[in-house]
Amino acid sequence: MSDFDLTDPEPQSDAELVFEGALRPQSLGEFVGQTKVRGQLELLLRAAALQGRTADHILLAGPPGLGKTTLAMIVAHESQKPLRMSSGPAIQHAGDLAAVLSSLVPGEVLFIDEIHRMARSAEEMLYLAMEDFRIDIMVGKGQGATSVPLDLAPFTLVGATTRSGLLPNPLRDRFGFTAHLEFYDAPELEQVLQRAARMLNFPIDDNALAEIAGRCRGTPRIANRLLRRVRDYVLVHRADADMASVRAALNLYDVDELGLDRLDRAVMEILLTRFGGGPVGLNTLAVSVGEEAETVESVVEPFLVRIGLITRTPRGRMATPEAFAHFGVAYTQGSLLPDVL
Ligand SMILES: Nc1ncnc2c1ncn2[C@@H]1O[C@H](COP(=O)(O)OP(=O)(O)OP(=O)(O)O)[C@@H](O)[C@H]1O
Repeated sequence: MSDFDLTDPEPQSDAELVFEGALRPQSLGEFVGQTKVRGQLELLLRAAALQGRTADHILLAGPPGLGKTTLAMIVAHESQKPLRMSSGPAIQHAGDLAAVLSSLVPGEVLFIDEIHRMARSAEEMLYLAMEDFRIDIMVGKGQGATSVPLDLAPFTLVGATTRSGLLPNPLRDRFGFTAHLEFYDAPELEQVLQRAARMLNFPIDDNALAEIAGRCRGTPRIANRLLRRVRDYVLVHRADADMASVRAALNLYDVDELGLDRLDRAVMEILLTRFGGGPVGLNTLAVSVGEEAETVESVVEPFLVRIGLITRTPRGRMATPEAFAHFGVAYTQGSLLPDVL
């Protein structure tokens, strides 16, 4: 996806990461939505505090931009413990993980983003570390190699993944709690936006915020990003922070009323026009839009399913009648072209 895709749920620049940092809720009380997950986390953290032990390991699963990193920071903050941040792609050898684990202080919260992308050898080391706060370090090579046990400080692992299905069962089973983050509904997104507008000192009409909430793909990161672009528009055009400015700003950036991004639209257009609405397999769809199957499955598809534009069937992905209507394509469900069968 290009750097200028306003509805791409991934962070787009260092400037955005700084901006996100400033807007991040610090406590469970400030964290909007995900009511069930919040309640579950609160219980888990309070029980650990009452018993004077580290909280159980936590797995956060869900599409990008829904608050996994924010929740990991909140876990550390609420437990009054330091946070160490790492990521699956940065752990390419067991040694990389051993270096992190052996330097943790008691009670530290270790956040591993994209944990499904960690090296297999490190995964195996993590099993023992999570269960017994211990690792075995191999010393020497070949026949003379011996394994030396090393005790670790007790820690809480918070793993984040967009693909919980890719985690091996032994790893998944070692998390005491798995939270599945859902897309946010419109009233929740309005709350996220109200909070951000207050923090940015940008007074804006409630109905203008509701319009942004409807176009942000159910994702707080995108909501905050769109708010910034509206603020730019209001500043540059000396316009009122109202519905007209929201519409003008978002139309300028091609954010449609469902908040679909370029890749969402590409997937839908291919599915509707080239494949007559499907059914079509995920890999074929991904190849047709020039994307990884993983991206289509974990980033694009969940939102399109959530808003009712596609359905997953045993025979493949299918467009719904609403999708034909939204894209103005005549309804031809099932009329697959012979060359793609
Ligand atoms: N529940 C929430 N309430 C308020 N703001 C939120 C909430 N969830 C996320 N945000 C905002 O959205 C931004 C993105 O959140 P975060 O980085 O935690 O997402 P993520 O799921 O970790 O994404 P990724 O997987 O891409 O790292 C943050 O700046 C935060 O301010």
